[in-house]
Amino acid sequence: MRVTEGDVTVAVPEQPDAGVGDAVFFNPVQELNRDLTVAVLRALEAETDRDGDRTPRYLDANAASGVRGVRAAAEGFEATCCDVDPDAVELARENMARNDLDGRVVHRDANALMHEETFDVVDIDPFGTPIPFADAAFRGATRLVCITATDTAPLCGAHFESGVRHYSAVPRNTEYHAEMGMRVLISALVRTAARYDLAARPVFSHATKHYARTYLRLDSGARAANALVDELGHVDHCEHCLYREATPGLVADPLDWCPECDEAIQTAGPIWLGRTCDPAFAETVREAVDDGMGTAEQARELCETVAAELDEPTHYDQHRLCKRWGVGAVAMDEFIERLRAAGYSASRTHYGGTTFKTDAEVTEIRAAAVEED
Ligand SMILES: C[S@@+](CC[C@H](N)C(=O)[O-])C[C@H]1O[C@@H](n2cnc3c(N)ncnc32)[C@H](O)[C@@H]1O
Repeated sequence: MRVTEGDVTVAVPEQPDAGVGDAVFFNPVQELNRDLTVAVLRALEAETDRDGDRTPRYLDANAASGVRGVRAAAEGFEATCCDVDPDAVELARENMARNDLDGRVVHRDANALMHEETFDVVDIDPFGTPIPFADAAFRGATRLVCITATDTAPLCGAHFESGVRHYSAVPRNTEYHAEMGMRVLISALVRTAARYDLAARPVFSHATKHYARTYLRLDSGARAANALVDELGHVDHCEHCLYREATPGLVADPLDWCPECDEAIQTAGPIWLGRTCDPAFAETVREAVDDGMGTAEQARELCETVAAELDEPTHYDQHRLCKRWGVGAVAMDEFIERLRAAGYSASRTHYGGTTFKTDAEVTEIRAAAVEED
């Protein structure tokens, strides 16, 4: 079948029902991910003074149908599509040609390719965890590494052991599980890059449906890498009353008992405690979204919400809190306004329609924003 995304049309196979089988993979649900990738590439170029400089190089490291590479080529990037599956390589070649684009398509293990060549932008979009590609991606990229992870259960602690194995961190299955997953992922990537004296700072990130996506801007030098390692730390979390406390540092010094309710504490980390996006960059990404994109409205809204998110490493869900406390929920705008009127900072988050971030403690949220029945 033919699929049109943005300025390109690609052929993709019908996908088997249960997602298993030999067909070259294509997930229509990831259109938002791909639209935002194009917007990120445009935002990156908008801040670059090329002045006759060479064309920027983009690697679609796990190409499948090649849709990402084809879209990057249509944006003027010197695109390379790479895949180990010969059927994918053939399809990606056809898709480049179908759009009159001369992007390169290679049948290669992406890890080998990223050790041999360099690209301005490397895009990693594998099945499951991206960690097997992380070392090579930081070797092969000079400006930006884009990473998708679809193994959300290990990342958020629902599959604890595989989360620990893949990400060398302790994830916890908290109420803010998608954000926990994002911060475990970024932590592992920041530490991987730091091993090569590279700072990989997340400039745009979103957790959408069943995947996490992050864009990491690279800066070389031990000092820059050290500065990012300093933004790693731990979160102590109480399942019983939802108290949480973030502590910077690689060495955990966990609380044994919750200071609010005396129940046991769970500690997650090292996780990324810093910002998951640069608000100014997110705004440029929003401006780069165009009406020809199938997910334009959703993409713009996501950029706006992400840019306005408070710089706090965890979030709450108003509906869950109200259910837990046996009180009625109110409209989100009113809820946020109540917190602000009480002197706290508060914002919505992109993790869900009823989620919010605040600098208020959980007991303070209840006192400030909840009307007891
Ligand atoms: C999730 S699909 C990619 C989807 C595609 N990027 C898109 O947006 O539609 C993952 C692809 O990675 C490929 N792959 C797996 N291991 C690889 C490796 N070591 N090097 C390059 N590609 C690999 C698979 O063959 C598969 O086509």
